[in-house]
Amino acid sequence: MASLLLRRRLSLLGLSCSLQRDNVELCWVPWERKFGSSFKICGCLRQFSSSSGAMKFDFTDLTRPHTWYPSARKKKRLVVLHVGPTNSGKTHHALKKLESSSSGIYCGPLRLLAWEVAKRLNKAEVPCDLITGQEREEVDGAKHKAVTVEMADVTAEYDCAVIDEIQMLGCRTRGFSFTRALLGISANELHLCGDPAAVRLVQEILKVTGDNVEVQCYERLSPLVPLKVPLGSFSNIRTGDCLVTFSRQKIYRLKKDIENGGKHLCSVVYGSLPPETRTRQATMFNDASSEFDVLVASDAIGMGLNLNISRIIFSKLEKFDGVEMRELTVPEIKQIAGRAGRYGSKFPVGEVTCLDAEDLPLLHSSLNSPSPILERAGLFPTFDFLFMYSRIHPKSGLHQILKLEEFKYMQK
Ligand SMILES: Nc1ncnc2c1ncn2[C@@H]1O[C@H](COP(=O)(O)OP(=O)(O)OP(=O)(O)O)[C@@H](O)[C@H]1O
Repeated sequence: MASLLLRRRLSLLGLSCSLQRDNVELCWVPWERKFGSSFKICGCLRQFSSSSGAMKFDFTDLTRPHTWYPSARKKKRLVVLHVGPTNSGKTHHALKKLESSSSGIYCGPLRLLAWEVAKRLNKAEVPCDLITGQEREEVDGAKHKAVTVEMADVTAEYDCAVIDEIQMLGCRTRGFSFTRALLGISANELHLCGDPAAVRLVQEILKVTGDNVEVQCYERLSPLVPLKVPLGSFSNIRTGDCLVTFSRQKIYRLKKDIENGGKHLCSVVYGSLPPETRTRQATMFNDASSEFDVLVASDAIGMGLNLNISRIIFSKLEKFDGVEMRELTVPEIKQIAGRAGRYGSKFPVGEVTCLDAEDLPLLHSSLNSPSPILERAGLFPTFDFLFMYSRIHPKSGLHQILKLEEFKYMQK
């Protein structure tokens, strides 16, 4: 109850806060959407007096996150939003810019995506490091890096930067890393690729930065056909199929069911596979000469990956998200379905269906619906901020500090 009240009140500060176990999540609510353009809280830099009487920056003021990144604020960045449906060439165009830049960084949501980009750049003779939470592969003379977004260095300077799947800034658990990269990367050009649902939110967030923002829209490059019939039986599986399910146990059960039919061998891809194994499994499936012609995967394949998939088959349209069983969202269904029939792959036309007929109506309606417009981005202070924060308030926890901030705001 107390945390609900806190969440409601803090949303008046332009921040919404929910306290879960020991974690504090902050979500940035765009000011103008919520309060109209006359609401000015973001325009005031609050200060506090230290015991020596000197005025200093108040690190409990979380309402100006763009000021947390001085290096990026020194630049007037050209920010290009590449938006459109899946498989429309957004990332391809952004990566062309990255390839021709004198230095740069690619930030993706998945280790496999960073790996794919590092491979592409190195092949194009642009030396590129691969840096993820699990590995660091440095290449001699590299001025480019492909990283998972959490590893983005916001202190270095780049000529060009790419943030892929920018709509993830609305994600409850990882969104803050995308917001940090969006506000913090110091680059002359910043290319953002993703769903059109993120455009307004990104434009609003960047209004205060002085960056020049452009939007480029794309159309799907090859058709994606939602099938009217379900797979029904594993005997209908064919080369190039990808079965999508949401637990490791189910992945291996489906692999066994398909291989028991004696016609196909399955590669598997899921989030908790060790990086080298995941890469090897994806490569085996993509290799036309390999016997592993069917893929069984989790939604780890859902973002940006270019695999030789002809047909996506959802085993179910619900998953356990760490808290509860829930239906897949429209963006999740579109993202995963979008892996079929990638432009330039062995299968120029993609198909999508479900294992069971009862799931088809939801699949079809989701593919025909636009993704809901994003209204919130994740936000979390930098570690430096938290460190100084605790110095200013040595006796209070973050929860108490936020409560105090709320109280001070209500007194104004
Ligand atoms: N102009 C082009 N020339 C050659 N290949 C292209 C071109 N545009 C896109 N492709 C290829 O088409 C595939 C899909 O492109 P890309 O990954 O850029 O799409 P996307 O819109 O970013 O997709 P998603 O949102 O699903 O990640 C890739 O294999 C890419 O290399």
